Amino acid sequence: MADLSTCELSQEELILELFKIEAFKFGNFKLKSGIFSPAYFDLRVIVSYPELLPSVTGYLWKIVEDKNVQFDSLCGVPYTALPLATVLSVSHKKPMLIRRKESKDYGTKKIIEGHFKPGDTCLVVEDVVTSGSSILETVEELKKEGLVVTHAVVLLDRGQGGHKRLSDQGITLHHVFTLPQVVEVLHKHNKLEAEMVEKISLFIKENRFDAKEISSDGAGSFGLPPQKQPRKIISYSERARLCSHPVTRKLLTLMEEKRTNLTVSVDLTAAAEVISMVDKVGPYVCMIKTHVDIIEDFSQDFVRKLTDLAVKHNFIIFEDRKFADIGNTVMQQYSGGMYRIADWANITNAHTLPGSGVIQGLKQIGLPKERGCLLIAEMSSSGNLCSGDYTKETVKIAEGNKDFVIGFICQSAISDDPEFLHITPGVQLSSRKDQMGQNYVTPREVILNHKSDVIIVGRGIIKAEDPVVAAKAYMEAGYSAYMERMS
Ligand SMILES: O=c1ccn([C@@H]2O[C@H](COP(=O)(O)O)[C@@H](O)[C@H]2O)c(=O)[nH]1
Repeated sequence: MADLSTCELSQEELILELFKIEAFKFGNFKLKSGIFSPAYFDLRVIVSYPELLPSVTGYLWKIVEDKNVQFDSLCGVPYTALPLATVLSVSHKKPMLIRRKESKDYGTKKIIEGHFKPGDTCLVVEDVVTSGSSILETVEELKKEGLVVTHAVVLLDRGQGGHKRLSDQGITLHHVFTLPQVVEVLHKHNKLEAEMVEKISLFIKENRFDAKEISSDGAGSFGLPPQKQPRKIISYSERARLCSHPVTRKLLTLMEEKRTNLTVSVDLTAAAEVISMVDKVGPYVCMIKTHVDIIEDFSQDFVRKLTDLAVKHNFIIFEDRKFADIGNTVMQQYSGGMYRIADWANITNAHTLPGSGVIQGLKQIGLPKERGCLLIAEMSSSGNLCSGDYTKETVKIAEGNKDFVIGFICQSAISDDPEFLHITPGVQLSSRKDQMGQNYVTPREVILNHKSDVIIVGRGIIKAEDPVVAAKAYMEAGYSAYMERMS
């Protein structure tokens, strides 16, 4: 029989073996805390690999021994850590306790099974720690029975705040691995592509840690809770989870998935040209912006083709209609006429010049269809009047209509609310102006310096010699500026 008390493999070998049995998975996973993570650790499979158990438990024991942790019994957090606790108990002759997840409705109705005395010390054993809440649930039940818990040991600390949260409750957490350590080993052995490494490292950065609170062992705590963090420093995917509007959630999610913050403004006048251009640039955009009233042969067939492409390439449709009339009129303009914009555009926009009535009118039509509206708070054209108090009042109108207003057309950050999108037109890589007062800034300036979320590019792409090459260049410039802002 294998000696269950030893570390048979080196730590690096153990990480590679755990990867081989798919205990480490990479993709997009929802954690218990509700956060989506590119990395997931699932040690449940370990029960099918008894040859690996001695190394896992060997390292758990080693860390406890190295830190000279003293305890009378140990208890695994149900269910994944139960086999780990059992092996530790048997190989080191330490009594074990079992915590039931639910009490029986017959017999003793106990939650903690096993023999112990009030005042006995208990070590909690866990496979992975994210926020620390699973350990705390077990600690709470142990404490109710009079047990003393001051230490927990875990195979993997994801470094997302669990360490600090536990220490605030008087529990010292000891870990064998941290997530960055695992990623580093897997990358070194060509098991993880650089792109995934980057994604994980971004995730770790975003989902921790006030730098001041990072402990010497690399674990740390979240700083402010995500809801309280200003929009410009939270990732698109994190904001997606904070947003209640379905269009904002969808847009932010697909931006992170497709790694693009590019909107192409397809200002062409023939329906077939628009459709052909959208099909070409679709893979590189988060949103396609239209001005349907410049299309000479607009028809519902055009709408069908456009909406099919939105599904094919996974983008949002934004009709840049710039409504600016009284509520009763915009209601009809939005729902009726030949364009029936509300039927197919996920997003439209409005000037606030008429006051909030324009929003009330649009909302009556848009809300039941789960549409979103952007308010024009600033413009890119020389001499425009959308500035100062007008911009401030526009933000106030948005704040009063968050069920429908999802953000702004603007030139720079005008609100810290993570639910509001900031979308900026007037973007080119080289030109600074056109002949009619349009002003341009670069994608980097928009995203990094002006802290906007999305760039809108029209002629820089649709009039380029090769629109696909241009779309890729703008996508790359916009997204790398976002990554730089997050780093
Ligand atoms: O302030 C604004 C508001 C909207 N736009 C629109 O964006 C595009 C920009 O096109 P380019 O060819 O990139 O100049 C266009 O559809 C405008 O109507 C804007 O430019 N500025």
